[in-house]
Amino acid sequence: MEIRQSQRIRRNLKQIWRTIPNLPPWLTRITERINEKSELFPSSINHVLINEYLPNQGIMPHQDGPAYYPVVAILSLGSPVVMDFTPHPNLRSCVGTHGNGVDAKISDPEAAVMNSGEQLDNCHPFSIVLMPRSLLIFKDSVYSDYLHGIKDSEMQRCNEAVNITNAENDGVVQHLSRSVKALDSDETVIYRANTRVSLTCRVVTKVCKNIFKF
Ligand SMILES: O=C(O)CCC(=O)C(=O)O
Ligand SMILES: [Fe+2]
Repeated sequence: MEIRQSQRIRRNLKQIWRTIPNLPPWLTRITERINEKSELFPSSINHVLINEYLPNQGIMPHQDGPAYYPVVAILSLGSPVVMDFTPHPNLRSCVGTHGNGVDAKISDPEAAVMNSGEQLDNCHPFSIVLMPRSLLIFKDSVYSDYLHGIKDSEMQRCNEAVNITNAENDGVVQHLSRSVKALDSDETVIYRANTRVSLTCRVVTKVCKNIFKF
């Protein structure tokens, strides 16, 4: 009885494993397009993480780490959100040798790409408004020398976002008048009224094909 059960489990695992290597066709269409248009990945995108964020949920500042090739493409759907980039605390001097690391190669109505411009010089913190149906690609020094994160907050300040003008033109930001102290300036914010879904596309460089031994 036990032997039959373990055979069944093995058969099921084999079945599951056969289905793992390929991304579903609807997702492959997206990843292939990102790959072809950006020309930034060394091979097909083989890892996509789908995250869902409620309006008050974010992700703590982190680095994506060495398991991935150092290029990330994040497709954003649903609510806009502000992503903050902060220089890694362990790195005092991180002026990139590979350009600024935020790429602006894809231009497509469905893939609004943000260009961080010169604000990355000398490792200043910076933030980007990730707009609905936009694609953010970051790489090189931004991948290795910065942490990226999203605050757990329904209302996010974005006065200094590198793409604030685009965000204003797209109508995703609101202006709040500041209290008494500075009547002449205002606070620019986004309200995350809805859920946000992101597709984070990467290349895992070392894939172990025969992880299950039967
Ligand atoms: O959801 C996002 O926009 C970011 C996700 C992310 O940074 C990650 O999965 O490593
Ligand atoms: Fe990340």
